[in-house]
Amino acid sequence: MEKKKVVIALGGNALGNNIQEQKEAVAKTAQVIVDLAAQGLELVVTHGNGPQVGMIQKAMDELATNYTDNYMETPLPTCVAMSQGYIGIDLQNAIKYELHRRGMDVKVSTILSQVEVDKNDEAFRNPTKPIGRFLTEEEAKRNQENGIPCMEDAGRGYRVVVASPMPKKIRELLTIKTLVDAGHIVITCGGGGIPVVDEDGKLSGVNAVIDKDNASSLLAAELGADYLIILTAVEKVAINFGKENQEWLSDLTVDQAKEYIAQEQFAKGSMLPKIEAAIRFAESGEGRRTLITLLDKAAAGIAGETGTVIHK
Ligand SMILES: Nc1ncnc2c1ncn2[C@@H]1O[C@H](COP(=O)(O)OP(=O)(O)O)[C@@H](O)[C@H]1O
Ligand SMILES: NC(=O)OP(=O)(O)O
Repeated sequence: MEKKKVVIALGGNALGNNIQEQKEAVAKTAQVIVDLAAQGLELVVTHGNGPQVGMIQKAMDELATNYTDNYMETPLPTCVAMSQGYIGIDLQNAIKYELHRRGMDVKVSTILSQVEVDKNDEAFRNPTKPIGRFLTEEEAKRNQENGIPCMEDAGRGYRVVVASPMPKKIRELLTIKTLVDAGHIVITCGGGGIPVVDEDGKLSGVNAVIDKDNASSLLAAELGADYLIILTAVEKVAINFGKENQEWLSDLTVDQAKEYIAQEQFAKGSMLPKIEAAIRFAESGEGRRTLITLLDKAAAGIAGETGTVIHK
């Protein structure tokens, strides 16, 4: 029997706020991933980088200002590449250790990946992707005055926002496919992929952070996956989120989801891209389903006991 293929997207906010927290978080994440591998699923793991990419950019800017005379801003695609490296390797080692502990012989690989975007994507004129830490209203105001756009992020405070164009093509798709077919658990498309444009065969990075849920949806569709699992900070998707009449959803059809989007039920830069990613995946082929839930609930969600499932 053919193995079921699953793309698991891990939220950037679930990776901790510093190197030590990340090590602890990935150890827990690895247990969930290896539980799924033990069920005989083919796994591809993607991850967010919102908090991390903002932190890297700030750190690089401070380094550049303090330690060189030739100050040069570190481009966002370079920061995304750095985030793919250090998050990927921590995840890879944690998964490998968990497999080893359970006596399972499965290979794990991290693939740095570049994702093409359209340089005319209107997202470049309308930044919506929150990065870095949460800010107070005063800090956000000061940033705005200095030309750094900020937005309120789903009732949790303010954050810097950057352009988040739609992913069009995953450049390393063939490599990823080859490794999955060879039985590897593949970690890839971290932080949505390094955003690039292709100009006559020359790839150049562009200043953006692709939404990892959108990149994961494209990856899942291109790999012909059966399931996209988006693990985040809520057990279920809600309508009237955070209000008195909040209602948790267990099952959502594409048509219902589109209706709720029209009613602006899902916050931009947080839940909206997840729902849009789920819709695109469902529409990319028969029987394709997305589960949105907490990391701890992944197995229960797959068993149909919790989470929100989005399907045609
Ligand atoms: N309608 C909604 N239902 C559930 N959560 C929502 C909704 N709208 C906004 N959210 C927020 O979206 C968050 C998930 O988005 P985000 O933090 O960006 O995800 P990630 O885990 O990928 O970093 C939830 O923790 C919640 O605060
Ligand atoms: N790149 C990205 O989507 O990161 P988050 O999931 O952390 O927002």
